[in-house]
Amino acid sequence: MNATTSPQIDDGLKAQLDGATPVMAQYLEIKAQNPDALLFFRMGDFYEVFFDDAVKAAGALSLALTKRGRHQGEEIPMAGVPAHAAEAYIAKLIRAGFRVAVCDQLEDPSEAKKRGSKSVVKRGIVRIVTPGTLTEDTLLEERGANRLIALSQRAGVMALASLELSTGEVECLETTPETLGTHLSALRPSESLVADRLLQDENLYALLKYCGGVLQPQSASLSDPAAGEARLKRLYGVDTLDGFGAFSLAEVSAMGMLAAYIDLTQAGKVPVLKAPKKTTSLAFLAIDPSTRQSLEIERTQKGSREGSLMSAIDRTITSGGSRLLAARLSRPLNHPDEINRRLDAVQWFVEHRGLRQNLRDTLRGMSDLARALSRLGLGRGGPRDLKVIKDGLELAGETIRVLKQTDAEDALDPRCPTEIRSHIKALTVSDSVADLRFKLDMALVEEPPLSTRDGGFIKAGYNSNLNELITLRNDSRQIILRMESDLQQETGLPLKIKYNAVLGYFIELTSKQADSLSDSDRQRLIHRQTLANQMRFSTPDLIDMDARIARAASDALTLELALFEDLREEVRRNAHPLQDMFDAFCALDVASSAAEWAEDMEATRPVVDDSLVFDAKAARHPVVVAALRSEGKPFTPNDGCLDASGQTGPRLTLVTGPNMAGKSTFLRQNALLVIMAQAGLFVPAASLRLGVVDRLFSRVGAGDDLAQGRSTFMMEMVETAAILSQATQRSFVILDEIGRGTATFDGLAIAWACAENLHEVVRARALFATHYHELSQLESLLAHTHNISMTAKEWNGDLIFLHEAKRGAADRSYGVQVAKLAGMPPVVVARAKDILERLETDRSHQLKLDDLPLFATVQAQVQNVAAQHAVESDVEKAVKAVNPDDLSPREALEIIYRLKGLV
Ligand SMILES: Nc1ncnc2c1ncn2[C@@H]1O[C@H](COP(=O)(O)OP(=O)(O)OP(=O)(O)O)[C@@H](O)[C@H]1O
Repeated sequence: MNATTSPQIDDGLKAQLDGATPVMAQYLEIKAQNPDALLFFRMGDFYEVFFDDAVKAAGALSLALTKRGRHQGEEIPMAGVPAHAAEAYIAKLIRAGFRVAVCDQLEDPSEAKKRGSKSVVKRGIVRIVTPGTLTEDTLLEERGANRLIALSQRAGVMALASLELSTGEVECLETTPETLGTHLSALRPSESLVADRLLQDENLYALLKYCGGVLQPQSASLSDPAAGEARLKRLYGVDTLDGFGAFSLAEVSAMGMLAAYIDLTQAGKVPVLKAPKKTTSLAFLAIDPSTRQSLEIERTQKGSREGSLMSAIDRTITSGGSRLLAARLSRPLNHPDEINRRLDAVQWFVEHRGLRQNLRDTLRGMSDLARALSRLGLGRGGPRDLKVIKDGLELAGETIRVLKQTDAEDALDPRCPTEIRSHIKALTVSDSVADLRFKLDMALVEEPPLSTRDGGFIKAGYNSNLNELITLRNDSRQIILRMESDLQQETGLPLKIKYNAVLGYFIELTSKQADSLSDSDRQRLIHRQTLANQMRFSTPDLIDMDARIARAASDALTLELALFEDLREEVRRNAHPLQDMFDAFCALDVASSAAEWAEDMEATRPVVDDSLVFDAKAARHPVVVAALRSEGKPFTPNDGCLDASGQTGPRLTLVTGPNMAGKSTFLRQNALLVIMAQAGLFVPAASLRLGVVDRLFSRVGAGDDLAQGRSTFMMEMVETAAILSQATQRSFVILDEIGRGTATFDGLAIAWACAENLHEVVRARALFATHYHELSQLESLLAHTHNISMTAKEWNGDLIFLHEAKRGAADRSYGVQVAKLAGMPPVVVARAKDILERLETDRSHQLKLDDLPLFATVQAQVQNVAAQHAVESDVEKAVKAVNPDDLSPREALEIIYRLKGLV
């Protein structure tokens, strides 16, 4: 896209252009084409921002807001940032929610001058920076993915396409409004392109607002499938999309929206993209947004990485590996074969410890190849990105050597799993890639600069022309020194040859020396400048040399840039094998780091099959166990057994037990085992047999502000309703304290009905934690229901949590003891005990308030407790005032008597 000329100027713009200076007219035209983005307008060494944009940018970036001339009688507000530092400013604006259109000078100002002194330098948009289309390391989260998605609906089918520009992944799938949330929350897009029409649906809008990142409404023309197909063909440089698979109209429309946005934001530059991957909802374990949030998979409920499942188990070395692990945890698989293939690779690294360590040591040298490749593909990478590719290629060879040296020298162990074999294949370079590696090796200096701007990244010896130019440039000092000494000899004067940017090289004499010049010398020298105490001259030889040196420097830079372009083009030609290679590195990193974690946590390989069984022995919560371990505290492992068919275990398990006994931890730990196993990871348990789960549901803890205006109880009911209507027999459900947010009998009734429905209608594997002990009767009423309780015991009036899951229902809640542990005022604890005793003796629950002698009891207790506090604090005060080191034995004895008197 080139914004230097506008085909049609609408009336509004025409009015604006009236009386504008040529540069301002150019600015206004370009701005009119990008009304929704802040326009960074390049002027020399600065990006300037004008009018309203200037006010917004100055506010967001804390820049000084200045004025530049007038337009239509008003002063023009302006702010500016130095071009070399623009990236940091843009990053800040993107984080503040803006889009930034970067408008550069497309020609050298000298070119413009040739067209006439008043002509304006050509300018055009080179890129629109938006949250979902970032490629720079400074703008991207190192270990997080950054996705742009598009949502479209055609002929009653809804499709979601996603793109990660920084790694070239493109994916699409068909979805429904009901399952959209599970996909959105797994992909966590930074930016969503959504057809206007769809945003009119209130529920869809609320969902997209909640987990769709920045929303960009798209007009109907952008979601037209025919236009989309044409754009996609252009983007991929193909005549037909058939080679990628069969896509529905909705999918083509969604991917076409992505293509249009890339075309717009990248100003026509074509990124290196992988072939679009068609997937289906059925390929993944479905986890809806609230389940995902409550299980704290990638982030905790408060939004931090620390404390999440991801942070507890992530031992990856590379940022790409970490992103892949996060992606696998976000979207665990559904097919036992695929899961087992991943598990084979982890097991291989568990069993080959030495190999694993060597691999991990090798991977430490790895940089973010995919992102470097993407930048180079879009023409904005620099020499350091080439170095990343070069290093990656070297590591590929090294990695293959490491992987092959397992048990046999040089040959691959025949037992090596398919997954690892395919990685080795991807790391094995073709002739063309080997050629590229050789060239990069020959061409690049050891530590190339980030940008091409100043040159200096091509190794001496790579190109003979460049060598000559560089020699001339580098030898210029010697040549000039020689000229200087020749001139000194010829004139007999101690003159100097100096350099400045305006005059170039010149001969400098003091005024006195100049006066003593001979006539012949005076004729030879060309006068350049007279200063207070100096005179500056040149000679034809010096002028010639100056020009040659200057030309050599600029020719060297031009040649270096051309060589860079050649290398970049060659990298681009090899983009696909390089992407495959990067994927192999990431997968190897994930498998070996999963093995590292498994060894450390004594995790085991789950048995994943098609059954409806969940049978965990001595399982632990991966996050809580790590947290307790860091405090030196033990974690009590627990078994968990469910079978939806009811054959080998209960379908529904009711979990009771005191507060703080570990009910929620137990529920979550079992759900997390499902996620980890289906992500292809080992699990923190002595063993686990898992029949694959199609959907995981969790209703744990307080609801969130998914849709504002719903109370916690309302949220709880909405989520529970969704579980009961969407879960299948293959699903896994954990429900924590359903119904507690309302009156006791309503709550109990709701909990009872939900438990019955889960067992009888949904028939999913379910864990149901509750404080309603009445529910434990269900064990005798429903065929496949068990009670278990998290145990605690009272000792010397205190409560000790054993955190052990035992068959049978809990006998009581110990809520009052927990309140005491929590530091509830003693008077309240004593009063609660009293009330509890009365409630328990009156089983009919007919106790009236009159039966509780309210004031008499409370007052007596208050006095009692207050008196205790008073005495204690006097004694405390007296003890605090004593410094034992200052006391004689006699004084100590006196203090003891005094204290005794206080008690
Ligand atoms: N198996 C275990 N081994 C050791 N400590 C545990 C175990 N399970 C839980 N805990 C500890 O007990 C604390 C309370 O656990 P949790 O929140 O699961 O209890 P709860 O029964 O759900 O409580 P409430 O009914 O009040 O919600 C946890 O923060 C954890 O530190």
